Amino acid sequence: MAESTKTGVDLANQDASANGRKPVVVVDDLHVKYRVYAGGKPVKGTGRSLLKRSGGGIREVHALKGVSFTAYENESIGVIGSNGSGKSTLMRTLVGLTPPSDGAVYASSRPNLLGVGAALIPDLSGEKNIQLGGLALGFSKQEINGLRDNIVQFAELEEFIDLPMRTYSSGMQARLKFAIAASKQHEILIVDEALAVGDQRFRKRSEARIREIRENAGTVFLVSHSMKSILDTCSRVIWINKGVLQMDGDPKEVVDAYQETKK
Ligand SMILES: Nc1ncnc2c1ncn2[C@@H]1O[C@H](COP(=O)(O)OP(=O)(O)OP(=O)(O)O)[C@@H](O)[C@H]1O
Repeated sequence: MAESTKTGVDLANQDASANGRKPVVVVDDLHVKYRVYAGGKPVKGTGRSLLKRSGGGIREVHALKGVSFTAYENESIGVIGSNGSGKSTLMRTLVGLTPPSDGAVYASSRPNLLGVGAALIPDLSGEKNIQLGGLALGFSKQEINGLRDNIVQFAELEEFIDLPMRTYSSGMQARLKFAIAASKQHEILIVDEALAVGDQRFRKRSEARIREIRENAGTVFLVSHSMKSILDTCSRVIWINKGVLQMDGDPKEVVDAYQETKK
């Protein structure tokens, strides 16, 4: 269990505004600071508010500055914001890959990052990679055999499944990875830009699968720069701006406010 995400906590008492809904993730005044070795002399005139010199060549990047929110069961939460605003940092902290410098994340079960990419081997066939990816998700060999046909069909790789994965196009690889990862019913699932890959039709089917995961009592976080994906998939949107939670609420209202600042 990662230290930074505390699971098994009684979250029901954490938020008075729950209205009977079950909270699954509570982010409480979360701060994340990275210490970066800038190398050599300090760079003059960068003047960026995120950067603070803390002596020598070490710089501190205060990537999240007191973010708080509660996520409930069945929600599909879009996370938007400009490049470098802290979205991936927030997601990495939710899954326990990046420790908070201050504050905490409480979760009813461990959030999963959609992706089995790291477990797959390009020289092996799609077939073998389904087994590898399945094992990485914690399935037994028998369970993987049961899921195999659905995964191949979802990825639409029937004709190619015995070929080495390195011979697939990037879209085909992305479909296989998504199909493997989405074969599991995740309780709390984090999808970071995965839908941007693959073609339009596959994106639609991925979105439908995400909705299905949600309907089966899952909670999904979707980080994306595609406002269309966000509006098509999400029931709530969080906008992170320079490490601060700028807005949290109805997808259209938040997306409109965000796009207004881009004009
Ligand atoms: N491992 C790291 N070490 C040092 N600084 C980092 C690290 N990861 C992120 N940062 C810094 O933290 C800030 C937030 O980055 P983050 O990747 O969370 O943003 P983002 O909103 O996901 O951006 P993008 O939309 O470009 O993916 C940035 O200033 C970035 O440079």
